[in-house]
Amino acid sequence: FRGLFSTNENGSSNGRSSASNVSSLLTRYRTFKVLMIGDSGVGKTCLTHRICGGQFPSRVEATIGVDFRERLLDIDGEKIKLQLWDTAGQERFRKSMVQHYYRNVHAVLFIYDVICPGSFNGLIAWIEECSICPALLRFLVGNKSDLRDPSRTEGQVSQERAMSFSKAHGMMFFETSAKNPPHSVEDIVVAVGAKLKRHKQTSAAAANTLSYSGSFKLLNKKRAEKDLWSCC
Ligand SMILES: Nc1nc2c(ncn2[C@@H]2O[C@H](COP(=O)(O)OP(=O)(O)OP(=O)(O)O)[C@@H](O)[C@H]2O)c(=O)[nH]1
Repeated sequence: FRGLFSTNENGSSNGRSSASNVSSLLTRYRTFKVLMIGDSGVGKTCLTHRICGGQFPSRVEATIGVDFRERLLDIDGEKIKLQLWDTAGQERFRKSMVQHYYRNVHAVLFIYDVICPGSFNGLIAWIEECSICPALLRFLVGNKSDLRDPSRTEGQVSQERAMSFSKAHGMMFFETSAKNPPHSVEDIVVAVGAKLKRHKQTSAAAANTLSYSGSFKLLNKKRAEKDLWSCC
């Protein structure tokens, strides 16, 4: 792996004191693994930086293997940690890593470049790869919206097209810019955190139901929850 978990650049708020840093270390966070997936150059690394509260990187190199960053969140009083896996888009830098990507993953952000229709067409292959984990929460993110030219229709992925694709594949859709984000990057973070929190609760409830369903074999609750929720 290229990087170990880098310290959260943002934490859950701006400019924390060292006392609050200590208290955040003592706080228990429910951790979710989130994959950033998509063609090389769509902006996975830049978006990961942004989500984790960093600046738009002035220089980026192709990701080799995987990089990690973390983002802490508070969703309705519950502490959540998004563990973002910034994966390599180039086949030669990812091929030995694919099984690590999908182990115990909770959600995937499929990212494309709004001014590169090829990266949008490439999504089908990424979705196919992810189909080994059918229970995943999936989100569609069109990046580089700052480069959109409203006077052109050619050579761009329209929001309508992306929306109907996301509907067809049961995903929530966002368009954003890692370079020049309005609020949309934060919208993505909050939506992913909230969906994960809700999905986890539903899975836990389903696991409980299984435990007491009177089936031949009572399932261990923890195990059932894990089976329903984790992947691979
Ligand atoms: N204008 C603009 N450029 C962006 C944006 N996001 C990323 N870029 C640029 O796109 C290029 C590729 O960005 P990366 O974040 O390295 O792309 P990646 O998907 O991580 O690429 P791989 O690591 O090869 O998979 C860089 O030159 C970035 O500066 C954006 O929102 N707007």
